[in-house]
Order: sequence, then C-alpha cells, then structure tokens
Amino acid sequence: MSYDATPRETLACQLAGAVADALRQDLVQQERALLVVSGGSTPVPFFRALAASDLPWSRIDVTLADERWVPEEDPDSNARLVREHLLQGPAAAANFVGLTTADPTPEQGVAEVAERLEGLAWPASLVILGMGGDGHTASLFPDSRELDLALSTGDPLVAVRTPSQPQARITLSADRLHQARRHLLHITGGDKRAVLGRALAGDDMRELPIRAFLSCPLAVYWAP
Ligand SMILES: O=C1O[C@H](COP(=O)(O)O)[C@@H](O)[C@H](O)[C@H]1O
Repeated sequence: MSYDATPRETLACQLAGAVADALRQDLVQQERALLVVSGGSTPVPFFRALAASDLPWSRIDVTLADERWVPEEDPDSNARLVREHLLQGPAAAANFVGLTTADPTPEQGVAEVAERLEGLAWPASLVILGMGGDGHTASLFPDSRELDLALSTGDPLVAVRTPSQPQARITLSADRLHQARRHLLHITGGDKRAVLGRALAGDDMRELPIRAFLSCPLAVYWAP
C-alpha cells in the first residue's frame, strides 16, 4: 500500500495473505479448494485484498457461512457482497455457490442448497467466521428458534427464524462449519473484542454461539 493504511486495511491485507497462502498450499495436494466466507460489513476490505491475490481462481470454490433469504440483488444479500467485492478481476473465475433458491422460504429451499454443497470439496480449506455484537456467528443467533438444531444436527444447513432479525435466513450448521482445515475469526472494534473476551470466559454456546468454534482452533484477526 502506498498510503497510510488504517489498522483495518492492514488487517484485511494480512488476512488475505494468510488465506491465499493456505489455498495455494492445499492446491498443491488437491485439484480444487473450498473457501467459506462470511457476510456482513467487516469482510469488504478483506474481499478486495483477496481478489487482488495471484491465485488459480478457476480451481477455487467459494461459498457462504450464512445468507439472508433475499434475492441476490437485495442490499442485504451476502451473495451480492461477495460478487461485488471478491469475485472481481481474475477472482471472477472462482466458482461461487450461493445459499438461496427461488423458493419463497428457506425451509422450502434448504434441500436444494444442501445438494449443491455436497458437490464441494469438503473439508474446506478455510472457514472465515465473523461475529456480531450479540455473539452470533454465521446465522447462529442467541435468539434463533433453531439454534439448538443448528448446533447439534449433522445436516449441512438449517433454515433459521430469528426474532431479532428482519429476514429469514439459512446457515451452515455448526457441524458443517467445523468441517475445515483452518478456522479464522475476522472482527474489528473494541465492542467485538469485549464480546470475544466474554465468550472466552464461559462455555454456554446458547448465550454466545461463537463459543461453538473457540477450540477449533480459531485464529483471531482483530483490529481496532
Ligand atoms: O449477519 C451477519 O453478521 C455477522 C457479522 O456481521 P458484521 O456486519 O458485524 O461484520 C456475519 O459474520 C454474518 O455472516 C452475517 O450474515
């Protein structure tokens, strides 16, 4: 970078470097590699930095940890975020596997999305998690009605209804999110650092669902 990068930009570049190295390493041994990314606002600079990485993108599958059940054009769509910020330039050659269908509800679409996911190269090379201020990760929210199911099922995906959230969602289950060689947590800001500190001090996953991943092991990428 030729200007004074902010701590968040520097973090995004460090994370992109680590992810690119891991993908290259796995692609020496296997034909395809799978990258699971999160949505929300935090990953945007990371997506841009990773898109600029020199990688054999046509051998990389990208999917999401979770998605809002909205059309891809919707401003809240995680797929839109990935397409606009990650799948750009040479990275557009990656194979993106979204988590929505044309069905009106995630309960109706979940089987079709599960079939798509089964065609991918599990275990994933990396799962990059985000975290909300309530300790949710992917769409495992403390108040999701299906939280117990999502934490315990062997199915890859769960349709979730969450009173605190405006849209229905679909999320990879904890079991499926665990199926990766490396787990990274990308968070920014003092508030999230404090939530992570609380999570590390206890063990109730229903209170702070990020706890389901703290012993993966989980590499934490944090900046103020
Ligand atoms: O709703 C979501 O939130 C979390 C965190 O998002 P952020 O905007 O605070 O970065 C994200 O990890 C998850 O994938 C997303 O659907």
